[in-house]
Amino acid sequence: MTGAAQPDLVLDPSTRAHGSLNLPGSKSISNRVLLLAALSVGSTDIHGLLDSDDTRVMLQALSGLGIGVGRRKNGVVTVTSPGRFRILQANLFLGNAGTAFRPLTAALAFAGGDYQLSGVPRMHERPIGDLVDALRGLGADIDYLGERGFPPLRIKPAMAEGDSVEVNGSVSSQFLTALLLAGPMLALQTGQDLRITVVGTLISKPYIDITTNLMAKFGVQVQRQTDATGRLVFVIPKDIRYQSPGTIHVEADASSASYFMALGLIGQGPITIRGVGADSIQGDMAFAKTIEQMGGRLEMAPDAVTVSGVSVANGARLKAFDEDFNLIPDAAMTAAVLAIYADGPCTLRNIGSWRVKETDRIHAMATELAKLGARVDSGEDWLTVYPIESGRWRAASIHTYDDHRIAMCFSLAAFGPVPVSIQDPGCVAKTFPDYFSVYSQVVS
Ligand SMILES: O=C(O)C1=C[C@@H](OP(=O)(O)O)[C@@H](O)[C@H](O)C1
Ligand SMILES: C=C(OP(=O)(O)O)C(=O)O
Repeated sequence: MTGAAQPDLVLDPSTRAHGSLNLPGSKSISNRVLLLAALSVGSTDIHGLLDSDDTRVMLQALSGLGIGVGRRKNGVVTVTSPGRFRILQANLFLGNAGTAFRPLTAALAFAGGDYQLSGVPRMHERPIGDLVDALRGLGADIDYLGERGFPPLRIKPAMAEGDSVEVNGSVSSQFLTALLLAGPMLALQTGQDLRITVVGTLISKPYIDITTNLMAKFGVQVQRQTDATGRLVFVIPKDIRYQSPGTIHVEADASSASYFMALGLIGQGPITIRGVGADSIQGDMAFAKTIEQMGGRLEMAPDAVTVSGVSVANGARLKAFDEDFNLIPDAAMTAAVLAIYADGPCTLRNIGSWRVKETDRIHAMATELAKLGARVDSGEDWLTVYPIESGRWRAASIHTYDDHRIAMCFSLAAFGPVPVSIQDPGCVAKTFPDYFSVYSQVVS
């Protein structure tokens, strides 16, 4: 996505992390707000929108669909829309942005146009079959242009029919998010309330709360119910259109905050992270509990968090954990690297979704942590990381698999006694282009 790979970034052993920083906007909120603004009539001023690969592909796609997008000098992005997509034929390139690909697939399925959606090669290995099945069940005409169940896709004009649909929630919560976001368009076409029933165990649940929270800000209240067999049901009322709130603020990214919370924990701190705090709507703020359990001290303000901790470079050890990380799969990667400084083996459970993200993250994490000298055991949906004993550390060159989170969380390994090289550090541009410059402001 980011063009030519940059040279490796060598991080020399560090001992201290402290200071304060402003974090860029949330990827999950940014891409939802962009789509919601595009589906609302009128103009929406978006403050704090993330500027990264994932939001750029969403913005380009919306422009390609006839939505007005303007960026002012103060960084405010204005989306102006007639409430629908005026351009009825387009080829959209969506990089490796799940938050663009999945929601746009649903929003375009009944937009009346002929569209092709593609991404980087890895996006074409990330599943989308459960979403396509659900949309087909509602009358969508969608073809796979490559392998069945995966992008790229061709979407042809279709009218929505029916008032209920089932969607599998066990592979990615983004399929349910996509149906929810497109739901009001569908209910308007059919003239009936839309009932979305989740089958399979819903993973990454807090992301659904982000979706319904933001839909409410755009005037659509989703009802949440449980059916007779205990399945989750979401009901979208008919005859309600999205209404722009006029202005909306995007809070900072809680997954990005996890790296700096971790730095405060291992580099003594205090580190103050501004832009996200107790008032956050992002599930990844729950990572603060992991930081506390591992020995960190936290002060939470409504939109900031301060973390202090210990000095692992001087021999302090973090408390080991054995946790289910299904609710926070992205921040969980940060915990996997922190485990190398723990006082015992650390187990991350219920993280099977890692296998189908930017790379197979269980494989990547196991391989790269082992290069540093850690023993790692793994299974289909779990990982156990054994702390690296002193004398066992090895200088390592970390392969990043074009995965922004591998690059960012391995920067935490620089608090060991050996240099760590991060290959292709520019891959952080997916969600946090300035990560390493912000990192160097607080690490010494
Ligand atoms: O809806 C979202 O904004 C996201 C949901 C999660 O994906 P899964 O639901 O596939 O776990 C998360 O990992 C991803 O980074 C963002
Ligand atoms: C899984 C991720 O991204 P995506 O939104 O592309 O699914 C991620 O950012 O960790």
